[in-house]
Amino acid sequence: MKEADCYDKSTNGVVVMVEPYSQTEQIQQVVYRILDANLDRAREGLRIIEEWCRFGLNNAQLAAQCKKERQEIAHWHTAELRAARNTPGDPGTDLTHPQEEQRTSIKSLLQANFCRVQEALRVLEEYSKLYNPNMGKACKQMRYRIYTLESTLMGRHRQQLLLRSRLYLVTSPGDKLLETVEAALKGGLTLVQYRDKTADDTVRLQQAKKLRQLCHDYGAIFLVNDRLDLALAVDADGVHLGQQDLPIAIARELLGPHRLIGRSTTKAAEMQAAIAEGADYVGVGPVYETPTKEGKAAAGLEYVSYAAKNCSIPWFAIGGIDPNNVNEVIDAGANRVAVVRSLMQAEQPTLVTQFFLSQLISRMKPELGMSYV
Ligand SMILES: Cc1ncc(COP(=O)(O)OP(=O)(O)O)c(N)n1
Ligand SMILES: Cc1nc(C(=O)O)sc1CCOP(=O)(O)O
Ligand SMILES: [Mg+2]
Repeated sequence: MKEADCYDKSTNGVVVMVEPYSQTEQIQQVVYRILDANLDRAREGLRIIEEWCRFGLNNAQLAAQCKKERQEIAHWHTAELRAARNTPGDPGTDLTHPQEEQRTSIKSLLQANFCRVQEALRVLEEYSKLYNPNMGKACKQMRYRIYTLESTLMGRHRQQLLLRSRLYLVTSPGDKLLETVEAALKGGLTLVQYRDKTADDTVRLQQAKKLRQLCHDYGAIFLVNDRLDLALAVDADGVHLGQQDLPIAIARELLGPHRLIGRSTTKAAEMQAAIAEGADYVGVGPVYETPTKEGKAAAGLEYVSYAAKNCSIPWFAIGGIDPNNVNEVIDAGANRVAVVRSLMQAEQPTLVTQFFLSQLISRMKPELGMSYV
């Protein structure tokens, strides 16, 4: 083969291969380059995920798991594969997607890197069949372990965000639904529940999809009230269930271990049952009677004080809470509150969100009842 035959315009004239390599050897070198590049991609993606496990989640076990996977990748990254590297001749090094340049949240950064690792492992799985079938099998096993790691890590990420969330917006229907939620997100809101007791399912589905996207763009948790099917359909972060809704055990079975389940409670026995059944958080209320939940008697500030002393999971005081009485609720022991009208009917939801958050954060008390803080 003459040198000119190997001229490749896409590499700006960098000669890929010259004599004395046979065609078989040339293909082998290409396979080696693919394996080398994808071993690097998988390792780099894992390192990015590992840093979040270590510094973001403080989770030594998850960080160690990432490290172990990186070591396995290093084991397969042999000298002959590294020797095939030809970075200047790689037309793919300049190719980036606009989304790679900008991530809107830790969640999207993590998801993008999980995707990168899984794609790289899939490529390795296929091409290593031409190199070392055992490596192919190992990459397949690793890809499954990475799927499990992703769902565990995303679950932890949700839990952590829930723990940090001080204000919870439960939506009500209206023309300005998305606009209002976005304004509150701009004010620092990190937890949203879609609640619409009357709309058709077609409308609910459409709205829930849009809200989920919006919340995730802002790095906030998105939950669906009552409807497990809708939560699953839009890939929500979980559901909120009242005493008359599905049992937590059934919801857990359908949602899996990593999505969030919230439960409404009005008294101590309901709270203790919700904790025992595995709820991730509870609603504590109604603190005051409210037209949003007409006919439900107030549980009062005494129940808020009970929660402050006895609730071992995150809890949100709810019902009739507004900027004028929120300090009374905080004084009774609440560090987290949930509201409907105060934000959905606010003229300036961003400012109201900021006000609630400033009060809740500056007057926060130690979480006596919490079992894991
Ligand atoms: C955070 C939070 N707490 C309580 C409720 C009320 O749930 P439920 O009793 O099921 O009543 P509906 O909201 O379904 O009318 C809630 N939604 N969110
Ligand atoms: C949806 C809901 N659940 C409650 C409970 O106590 O379980 S109170 C409530 C409505 C809260 O609305 P607002 O902030 O407008 O008073
Ligand atoms: Mg309900």
